[in-house]
Amino acid sequence: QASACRVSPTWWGPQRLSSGGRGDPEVMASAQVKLLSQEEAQAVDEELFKEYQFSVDQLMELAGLSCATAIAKAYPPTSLSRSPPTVLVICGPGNNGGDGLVCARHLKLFGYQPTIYYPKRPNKPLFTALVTQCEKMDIPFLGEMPPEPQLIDELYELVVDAIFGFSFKGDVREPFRNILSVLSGLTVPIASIDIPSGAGFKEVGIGALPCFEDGMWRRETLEGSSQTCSSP
Ligand SMILES: NC(=O)C1=CN([C@@H]2O[C@H](COP(=O)(O)OP(=O)(O)OC[C@H]3O[C@@H](n4cnc5c(N)ncnc54)[C@H](O)[C@@H]3O)[C@@H](O)[C@H]2O)[C@@H](O)CC1
Repeated sequence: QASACRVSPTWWGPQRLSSGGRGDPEVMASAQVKLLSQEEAQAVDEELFKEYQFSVDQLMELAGLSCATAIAKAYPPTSLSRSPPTVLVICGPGNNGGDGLVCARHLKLFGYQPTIYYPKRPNKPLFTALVTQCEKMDIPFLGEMPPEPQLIDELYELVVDAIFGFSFKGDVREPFRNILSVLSGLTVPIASIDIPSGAGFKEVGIGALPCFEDGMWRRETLEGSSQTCSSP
């Protein structure tokens, strides 16, 4: 919805409006994208649970697999310079983070070399099982966030942002405030699960969320002018 597109400035920077030549802009811009508002996404979620009787792990597996599939289409391993291509997956404290863990597992099966940073882990069987599955697949977990964006740019070709989904609200609290601020300095592409984490959070903002309208991706700049581009 057009109204859902007009969000406040975020850390989503101009460098991610194009894929740096590595992704396939046609793949990313070809589909007519319908953006759901936070409330709409929550309502779909509730309907799937209550009316359709899906379980959380069922939905999470589908979400993570779909994200890995979308990433593999937009950034095929052959389009990236390393073999296998290195990917940093940053997971948040809720179900969006769970999607990230599942996504990492499938990325590994698709020929990538994922590394996970998962600073706040819920003490629930679903999440501990997902961590175990990643460990069994020899996917490494970082003990701390790389402190400088340049370090991430050097080590990884892509970052997956699985930090916050539709339950994000208010000012970003630590350690995620620092993480988002490091992410704002990256030049490698960031693939966000759901929407870019921190959307609507002004303090680390240097850009604005892109939205898809009239067949074009468009973003409003901080100054209020509008730019079009072929990919988000
Ligand atoms: N609900 C479900 O069953 C499913 C949800 N899915 C994913 O899960 C997301 C929703 O999951 P959740 O409801 O767990 O929510 P989130 O994954 O958005 O995160 C909620 C967590 O973030 C923390 N948080 C919220 N705002 C914060 C802030 N400003 N600073 C620091 N921490 C903050 C909360 O304390 C909570 O721990 C969806 O967007 C989607 O990506 C998928 O896994 C499919 C199934």
